[in-house]
Amino acid sequence: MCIILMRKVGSGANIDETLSHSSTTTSMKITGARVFVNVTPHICRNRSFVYNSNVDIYSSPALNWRDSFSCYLAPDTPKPEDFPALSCVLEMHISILLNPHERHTSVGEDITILMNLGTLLFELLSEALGLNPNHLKDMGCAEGLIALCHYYPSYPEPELTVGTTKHSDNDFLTMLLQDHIGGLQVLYEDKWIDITPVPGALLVNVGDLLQLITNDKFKSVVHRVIANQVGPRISVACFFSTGLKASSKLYGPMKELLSEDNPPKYRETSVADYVACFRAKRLDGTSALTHHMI
Ligand SMILES: O=C(O)CCC(=O)C(=O)O
Ligand SMILES: [Fe+2]
Repeated sequence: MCIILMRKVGSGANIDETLSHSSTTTSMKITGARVFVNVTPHICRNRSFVYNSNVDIYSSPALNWRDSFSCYLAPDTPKPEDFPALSCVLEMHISILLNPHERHTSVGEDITILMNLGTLLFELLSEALGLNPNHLKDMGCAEGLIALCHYYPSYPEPELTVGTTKHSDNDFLTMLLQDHIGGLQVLYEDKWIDITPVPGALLVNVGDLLQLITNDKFKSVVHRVIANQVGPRISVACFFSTGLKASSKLYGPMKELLSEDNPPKYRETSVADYVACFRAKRLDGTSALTHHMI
């Protein structure tokens, strides 16, 4: 099952409706719990794998109670010799099971499946915009894929901390796999709504860059993860963006969507500059999009 979360333009949107109407068949599971225990210097030396814990320790109003591990999956797919270490270190199998026999797929196969699924979603989103199905893909939205694997330990007094502070993602589209623990919330009409884990569901949310190029037609979702007395909780967020290579290509509101009544709301930016702006302000709860408004 694939659930698409996006803020609807205008009022009157019903989040339950959005959840129940946007499903397709795919099932998956996350196994494994002790994610970061075995992070080896070998893995951390590889520039495609980056471990971090509280990157904003001195600037954040609250520490994020989690460890994270990022890994570039495309376009520079990790080498097959890195796969065993990768699965072993994460002790996690992103098994997207496309057949009823729950066949375990390899990391390489998982990446292909994720890329294919992402491409399909970009085709559907292009059509929803009244454009050629290849439009968003041709713009490079599905060129790169970065996985961010989170490990949230349990915490005895969860109200004193937070798992991941309020933010929207700095990519085009995010596919999130979460285990059964829960804690993810989205901001909807000024209220935090629990995104209860649905077994076998992959959550998809619109990122800031898709909001920017669609001139607010699709809106990114503000979300956070609260800390939990139970745990650990594990999630894997896969971000579609233009990839590791800093490209000077500029992205702005798509000309096809603009009119006199719908003038551009944002100035053009490269993905690298957008991400730099996002990082500079950290996860402080404000949107990097506001820095790009005309
Ligand atoms: O752990 C989660 O459920 C969400 C993580 C997240 O929002 C992110 O990595 O951007
Ligand atoms: Fe996020």
